[in-house]
Amino acid sequence: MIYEFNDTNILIVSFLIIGSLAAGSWGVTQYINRRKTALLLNRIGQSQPVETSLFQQLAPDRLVRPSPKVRTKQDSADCSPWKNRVILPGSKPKQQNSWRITLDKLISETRLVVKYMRRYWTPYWAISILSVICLMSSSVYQLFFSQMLGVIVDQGATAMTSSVIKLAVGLPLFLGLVLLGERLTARLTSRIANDIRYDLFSHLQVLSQDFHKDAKSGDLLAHFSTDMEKIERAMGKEIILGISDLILVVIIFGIMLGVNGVLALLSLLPIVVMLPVIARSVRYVSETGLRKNQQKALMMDAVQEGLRGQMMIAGYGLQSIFGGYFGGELKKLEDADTEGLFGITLVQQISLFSVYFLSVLVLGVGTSLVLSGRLTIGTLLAFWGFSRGMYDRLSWFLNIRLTRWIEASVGLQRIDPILQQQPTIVDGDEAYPLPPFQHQLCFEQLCFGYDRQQHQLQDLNLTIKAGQFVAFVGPSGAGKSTIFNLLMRFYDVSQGRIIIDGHDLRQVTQASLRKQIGVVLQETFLFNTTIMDNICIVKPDATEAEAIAAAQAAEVHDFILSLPEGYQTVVGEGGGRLSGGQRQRIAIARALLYNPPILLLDEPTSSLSPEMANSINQAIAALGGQHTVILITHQLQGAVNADQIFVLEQGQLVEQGTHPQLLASQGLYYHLWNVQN
Ligand SMILES: Nc1ncnc2c1ncn2[C@@H]1O[C@H](COP(=O)(O)OP(=O)(O)OP(=O)(O)O)[C@@H](O)[C@H]1O
Repeated sequence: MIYEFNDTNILIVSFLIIGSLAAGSWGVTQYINRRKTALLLNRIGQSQPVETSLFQQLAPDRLVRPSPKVRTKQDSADCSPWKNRVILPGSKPKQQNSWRITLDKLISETRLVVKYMRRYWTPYWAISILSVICLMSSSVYQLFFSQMLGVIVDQGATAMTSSVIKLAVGLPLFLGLVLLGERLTARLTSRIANDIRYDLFSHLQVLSQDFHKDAKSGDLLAHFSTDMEKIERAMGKEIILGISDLILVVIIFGIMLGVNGVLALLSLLPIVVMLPVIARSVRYVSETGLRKNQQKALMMDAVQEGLRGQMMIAGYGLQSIFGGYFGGELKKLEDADTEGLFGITLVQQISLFSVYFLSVLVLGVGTSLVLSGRLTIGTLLAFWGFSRGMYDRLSWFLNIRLTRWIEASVGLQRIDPILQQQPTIVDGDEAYPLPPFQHQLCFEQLCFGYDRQQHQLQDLNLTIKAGQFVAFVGPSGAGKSTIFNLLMRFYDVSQGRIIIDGHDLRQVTQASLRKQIGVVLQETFLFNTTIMDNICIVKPDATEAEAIAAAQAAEVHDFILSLPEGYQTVVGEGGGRLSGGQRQRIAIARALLYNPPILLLDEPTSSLSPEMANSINQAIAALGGQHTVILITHQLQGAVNADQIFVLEQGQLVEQGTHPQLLASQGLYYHLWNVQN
């Protein structure tokens, strides 16, 4: 018996297919909701933030866990990727329209991607349009091919030769266009990614110390690696391909409408049914992706901690504890990875199956139309070719582009807050360059606290005359390095002011202030290049003779000459091939070459042997007169020759005077001196 296709049968088949799609969508949505609730409950059950530290591993009993009462809703929401869905134990879950949340989230993520697209694509709009046009060529050829196939089937041998010639001539032309498009897109992708990387890097350089002191280096590095990898893929090629996909879908759909309106409209139905479930899955992927990236950053942080503390870990035999901590981070990454990867597969499979259903629908209905004589076989073949083109484009769009965009939006959600972060120390609109320092630097009723709760420096009043050698001394935690931070204007004073020749530090530009100060830090940083480059980095136009003179003054010249490569010796990462004292002396040479009016030295001899410290101290003392030297040290030996010594205790200036005067007054300085000697 031959089965008869009529309109009623077609309608029944269509409803059956759409019904099964709808049931499938509902099932997947339910799964996603359950999965999310399970994850959420799991996290609440653990009652601990996503971030854990080695400290928690070492001393879990001392871990202070915020009680549900103390933990505010805001806190929970801030640290949770499930933001709006967090349910606190004991509290009644607030009913929210989850579709509204999904929609809001999708809109905000799309806005983010569009914001970055506008910012980074604008300079390259012409090349982007050209790329889109070129990349559409392969699909145009596919359409052309389908049309020729239909013509050959319907018109037979007469149309065959001319159609085949047209197809053969078109082939190299379209291939050339596609290759050109690929080349342009590859360049654009890399350029845009590097533009974002550059902006991020530059922005990190200008952010103030209060940002950097809280930032995790592993997290920051992850922005340049994991996050940027995702952004790079999506922001360049995928956007171009996505745009060309959408344009082609619209064009092909227009052609399909022209061929057979009913069939074309029918082919849209499954997409309409699948859209909500795809929207849900997209949200799931975005949330799990964010968690995955955060966890990856934490893992990288753990690696960094492990590498930096390797000696200490080996020294105390902490390998197994640290291994356990790292293993814990990996386990969390595994969970986050599984969720993230499954989320992506979910979107891909859902979209793939929606495309299959679409194919079945078109094939079924199209065949029935042919059998009922309302469509020729050639037209059905051409329609089938067009619809395959549309399916392919749709499937690529949903499978690849969409998931890549979601991944990119996850990356952007992580780097956007950093790019939005404003430096707390900024030059005012009226800021002017600080004139060369000539007379005196004063602290006037200066108070400072790193946070509002506590002042680390209290009511400091002091004067430093130009050309003087002064020292700030005091017990650990007295506030000596804090003075360094304020003089460099890494932080602004809370009350009072610092003035240089009558100019408040907050009124002058930061660059002009720092140009007048040469620094030597407690932890010297050397770049992984030659000694000569490390010295000259602050003054690129310095002559070799000037660099050598600075090295001689810093008592490091003889040591450098003793190396086989002399000044051309590469010092290794962070100067790791040199001893602490050698690094410190090169840093002093660097500061001397800079030749600023003010030399600010924060514990410059802390890692030197007593003999070396002694000779450096004498070199520093000899600089007084040529420079204003401000030495911050807890080693009183370095302050003996100072014109003025300021003694700090718990953030207050408790004594000041020369070494003999302070010894004579038998106060804190006298006590510290006796302890140290
Ligand atoms: N970035 C910071 N954020 C918050 N508090 C800080 C910060 N840096 C230092 N402190 C606190 O400020 C106080 C003074 O610290 P500071 O480093 O200035 O002391 P110090 O005299 O240089 O000590 P040391 O001789 O041990 O280096 C300390 O109580 C310290 O805990």
